[in-house]
Amino acid sequence: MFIPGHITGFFAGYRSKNILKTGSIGAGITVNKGVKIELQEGDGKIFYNGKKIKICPVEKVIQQYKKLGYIGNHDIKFSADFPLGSGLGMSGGCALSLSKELFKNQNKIQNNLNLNPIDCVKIAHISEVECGTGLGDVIAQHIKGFVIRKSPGFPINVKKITNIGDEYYVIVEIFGQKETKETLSNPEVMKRINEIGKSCLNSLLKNPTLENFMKLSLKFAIDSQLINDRILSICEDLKFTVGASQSMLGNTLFCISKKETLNDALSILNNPIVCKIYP
Ligand SMILES: Nc1ncnc2c1ncn2[C@@H]1O[C@H](COP(=O)(O)OP(=O)(O)O)[C@@H](O)[C@H]1O
Ligand SMILES: CC(C)(COP(=O)(O)O)[C@@H](O)C(=O)O
Repeated sequence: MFIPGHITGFFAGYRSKNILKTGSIGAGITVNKGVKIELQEGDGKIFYNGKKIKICPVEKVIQQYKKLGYIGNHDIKFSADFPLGSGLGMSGGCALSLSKELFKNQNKIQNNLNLNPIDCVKIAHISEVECGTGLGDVIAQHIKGFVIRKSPGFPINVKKITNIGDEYYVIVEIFGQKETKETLSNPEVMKRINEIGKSCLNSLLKNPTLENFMKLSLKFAIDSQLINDRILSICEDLKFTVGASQSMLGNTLFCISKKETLNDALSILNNPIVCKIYP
């Protein structure tokens, strides 16, 4: 089971008493690098690229399945292309891959869990929201591709842009970590984010192209003051590409480039990771 990484260009967060309606609107792209999961007999230990760690939304997924009768007799092994906490949706990817894997194996797991396929997406989303590690990644990672999220949470209300062709590369460079929870729990910052995110969404819906997505992502990053000076300066140097901005909510740059500008774009970066859009 593979779940793609997700790059959020811009977003606005919504809180509701109904956790399924808590989430975000916004836009992003999934990429062909992400996270794979493997379950082995065990007692609930979590490994990320061989290291035993705690991932809040993964623990929440386990708790929710236990309430449905799962006995928790697995160790969970994630093999990921990106680190956690880089704004590439790895926390959501881990939660969703586990939820989908437990759903897929439900007949082998002691009780038949009696779930609909969409319930496993809901379980992963609830886990991310409860942990404060994400608002919209899980839905975008379930839909895949260039996804515009028009309503927060469920029922899923998205516009998936499908006519984008295969000529685009997505370049990612990770500069450090940034805990999503810190931003999402800061009301002052969220107020600014939400105003700008909503306006970017309206603009993108009027002209839903990758070029406009990149232009609005950079506008969002600058106006929200989330972008740092180092990433901003590299984004300016990458103006000859389709566009570059900061992947939300991380200390990570992303750039979309056509093949003809790819080598020039890579020459500006130190540790670029080249991906394709995962459709
Ligand atoms: N080494 C680590 N670096 C960053 N997060 C970690 C690490 N180990 C465990 N975690 C957990 O992983 C989750 C990362 O969430 P988040 O910041 O939303 O990441 P992402 O941007 O990949 O979705 C948090 O629950 C955090 O506590
Ligand atoms: C931007 C974010 C709120 C967090 O994304 P990440 O840092 O990758 O967990 C995302 O979930 C979204 O709603 O678009």
